[in-house]
Amino acid sequence: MPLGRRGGRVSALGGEGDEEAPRAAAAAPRASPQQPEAASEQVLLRGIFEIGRSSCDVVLTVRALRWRPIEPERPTGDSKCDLSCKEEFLKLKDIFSVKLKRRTLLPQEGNGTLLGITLFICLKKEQNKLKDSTLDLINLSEDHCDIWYRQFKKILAGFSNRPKSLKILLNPQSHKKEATQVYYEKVEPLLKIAGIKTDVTITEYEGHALSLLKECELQEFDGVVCVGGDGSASEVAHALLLRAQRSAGMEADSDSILTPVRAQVPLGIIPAGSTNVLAHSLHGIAHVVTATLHIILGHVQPVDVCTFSTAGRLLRFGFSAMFGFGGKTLALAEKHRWMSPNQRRDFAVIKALAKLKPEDCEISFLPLNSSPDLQERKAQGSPKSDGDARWHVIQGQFLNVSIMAIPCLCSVAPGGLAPNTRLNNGSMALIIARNTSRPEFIKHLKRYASVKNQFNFPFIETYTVEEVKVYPRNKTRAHSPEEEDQLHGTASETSFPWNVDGDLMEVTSEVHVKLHPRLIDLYGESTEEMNDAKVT
Ligand SMILES: Nc1ncnc2c1ncn2[C@@H]1O[C@H](COP(=O)(O)OP(=O)(O)OP(=O)(O)O)[C@@H](O)[C@H]1O
Repeated sequence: MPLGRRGGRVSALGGEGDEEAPRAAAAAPRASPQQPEAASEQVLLRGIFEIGRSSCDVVLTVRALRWRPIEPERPTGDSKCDLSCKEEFLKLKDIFSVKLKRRTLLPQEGNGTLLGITLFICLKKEQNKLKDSTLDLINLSEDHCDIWYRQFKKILAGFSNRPKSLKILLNPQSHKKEATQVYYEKVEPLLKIAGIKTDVTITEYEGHALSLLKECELQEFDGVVCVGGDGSASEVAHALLLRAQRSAGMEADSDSILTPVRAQVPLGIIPAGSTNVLAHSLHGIAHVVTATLHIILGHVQPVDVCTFSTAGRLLRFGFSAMFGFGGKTLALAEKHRWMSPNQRRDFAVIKALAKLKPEDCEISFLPLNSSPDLQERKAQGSPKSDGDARWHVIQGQFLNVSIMAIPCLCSVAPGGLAPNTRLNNGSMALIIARNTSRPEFIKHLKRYASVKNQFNFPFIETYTVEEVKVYPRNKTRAHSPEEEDQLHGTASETSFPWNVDGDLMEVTSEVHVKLHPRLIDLYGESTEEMNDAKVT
């Protein structure tokens, strides 16, 4: 199996920032000085195995497993031999399990004849996709295999960042109710191979994950994994952060919640919902096996989170929000949960477009790194200040307001709803659509399908910000009784629907959105790193 070759070509398993094998492995025997590999990498073991039907000279170093077919000696300069004898390699950081390979005809037979060692490995495929695979090292000697097997075990045990125990929260209602099947058919078998202990809870109602994470013994787990869509993942992220605040002695309605502490354990997101924006933004692709392998390999990256609060009271933690068209569309879709996910999404978009109406708002925002120079200009009067000279204030009729801490990649916006922001660049994208005609607004929505010029419209404004406050100015909105009924039932007080990570949040007054850089660790590798590795 051609996994990687030394020299010109970059390994299919390649990537930046090679980790050395853990310390335990480094205590193994030293390489004989005549080995060429020993010059750059410490050799742990050397032996002969059959790999892919060729007898190979196999070398295990602190970073990689390297092998080269053993060929009969040929005259020097034989180019055919040079090509076929090229060394192949596998990086140790891409191995996630090792087992002894035995021939057992019947399961009850117990230990069958030893055939060799099987390595379970992660392969990098196109479009940031990861795939699990195996590499068989065939050798019938028990002693030989035992030495190698124990060495691989030592190496794997030394990857301390990899989880050993996970709390799994599974929403059986996500998308077309396939989360349970996705988990038991695709995720659990890989976690088992990797030897990860799991404790699964199938959620029974909205808010179940939140109440469960309030009580459960979190210290027993190295991480929490959510199998579901954006609503579920966001609920679990909110629950983990809320729990961290409580553990740190903070109350949700105190000012201190606006300077929150980090979540205690990383969160993994297995995409099984209808839109999967979070998983897509995290991995560059919404792919179950990719998400699972990132968890198994212990890839984590810190991600920026927003607090949504009103009058100093925390409403929730989240990654992205839409107010106006985006909020109303979700409110309509939620009213029609009995429809299939695609049907209700299309229905809600069409209905919200048919009733397209701007919100009269005041939006104040704190631009990222507002410089003293900028403050001076504000002080001189343009535009209006809300008391603190660093804040910009704009007023008017807005069709949609998006506030996004992550790029929000999805199938309808492959470049992201906020293509210029990153998962942890310490800023949010504020994208404002001012009032315009329906055809112009539709043109803007359609532009998301392309990868450039999404915001090249006179009615769109984009800002890079740290904080935003949205004050709806018309608190007794003059919508028709029909609209009132469709959006909010018979609520006596008018509330404004917000779409926070695909979850409906209804608020009657102003909302303050504040960015908190790198507040939670999510299982995944930064897509920039993945793309850089591909370019390399
Ligand atoms: N057993 C359950 N019954 C009903 N709702 C549930 C249950 N378990 C969880 N929920 C709630 O369902 C909501 C939506 O779920 P989820 O986001 O997983 O699916 P989705 O809406 O199909 O996907 P997406 O958000 O990606 O479009 C979440 O807010 C979650 O709290």
